[in-house]
Amino acid sequence: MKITFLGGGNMANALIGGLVNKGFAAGDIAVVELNADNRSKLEAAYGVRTFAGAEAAAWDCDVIVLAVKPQSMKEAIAPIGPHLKDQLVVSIAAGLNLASLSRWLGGHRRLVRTMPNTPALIGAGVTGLYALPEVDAAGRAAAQRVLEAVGSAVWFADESQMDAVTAVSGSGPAYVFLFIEALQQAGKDLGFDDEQARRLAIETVLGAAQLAAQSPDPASVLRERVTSKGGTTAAALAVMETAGVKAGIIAGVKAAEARGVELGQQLGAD
Ligand SMILES: NC(=O)C1=CN([C@@H]2O[C@H](COP(=O)(O)OP(=O)(O)OC[C@H]3O[C@@H](n4cnc5c(N)ncnc54)[C@H](OP(=O)(O)O)[C@@H]3O)[C@@H](O)[C@H]2O)C=CC1
Ligand SMILES: O=C(O)[C@@H]1CCC=N1
Repeated sequence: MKITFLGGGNMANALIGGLVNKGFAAGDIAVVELNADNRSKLEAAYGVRTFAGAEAAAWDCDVIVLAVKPQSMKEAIAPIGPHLKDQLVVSIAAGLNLASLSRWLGGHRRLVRTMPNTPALIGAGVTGLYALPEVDAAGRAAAQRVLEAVGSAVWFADESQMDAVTAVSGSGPAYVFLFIEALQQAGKDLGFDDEQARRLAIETVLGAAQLAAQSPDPASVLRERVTSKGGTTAAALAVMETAGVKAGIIAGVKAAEARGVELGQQLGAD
């Protein structure tokens, strides 16, 4: 399967890195990327072919992954239309709905909307996928194969759910990194050096995530097991509750979903 990425930025890097690390042939991956620095980095890091512009040879592939910012998408995909035959087009863009993409691609309907996340770089991503009804089983399998090379894949039957996927797992790593930053900072405030604070914070998050993944019990029960009555965790959680940590996370995720819907409406109006 030959794959061409349109856009070679952060997320394309994570996906390409994950694919190559998984043993996917670098020679079967091409990237159309405007930025010369990004092109050099991609070639050096993964041995993939790159194109500075959207020339015909770039679209001689089975799958095209649209990986530019939603705001750049309409302009960026304009040159692809004339080269489209039966390639499967897989978008990873937040907000943009498939009706807009199909219109901008001259009515192409072999379209899949996906939302991966950056842990794809180490094969630990999770991706939500939605396909237009015109995409056959082989097309769905091809999209799944690309995204499953870098983690797990979850299909959704309704495109409107993709904005929630974006808010929860697409943006989700940023919330976890923010938590790690805060835990590390607290450790440093309490006297650890950088390395001590980093190890304690990251290994705590890793261990807790693995425990949550492997345990039959919900996260709330696992949290209660850490929280001894009148102990240290209870003292921490009381302060966090007053500070609105949990409510803030829930409100933030809902704001992300709303922003996805808004982006889709604004950009789709074009
Ligand atoms: N970052 C993330 O965690 C995730 C991002 N996404 C989605 O992935 C997409 C890309 O995001 P991200 O990787 O963060 O963005 P980046 O800005 O890092 O990457 C986009 C790249 O595309 C290049 N580009 C812009 N216009 C064109 C064009 N016409 N032809 C070729 N290349 C072009 C940009 O170059 P230049 O910088 O010079 O403009 C840039 O290098 C977005 O749609 C986003 O919604 C989805 C899941 C997670
Ligand atoms: O912030 C964004 O818009 C993109 C989509 C999900 C993660 N990053």
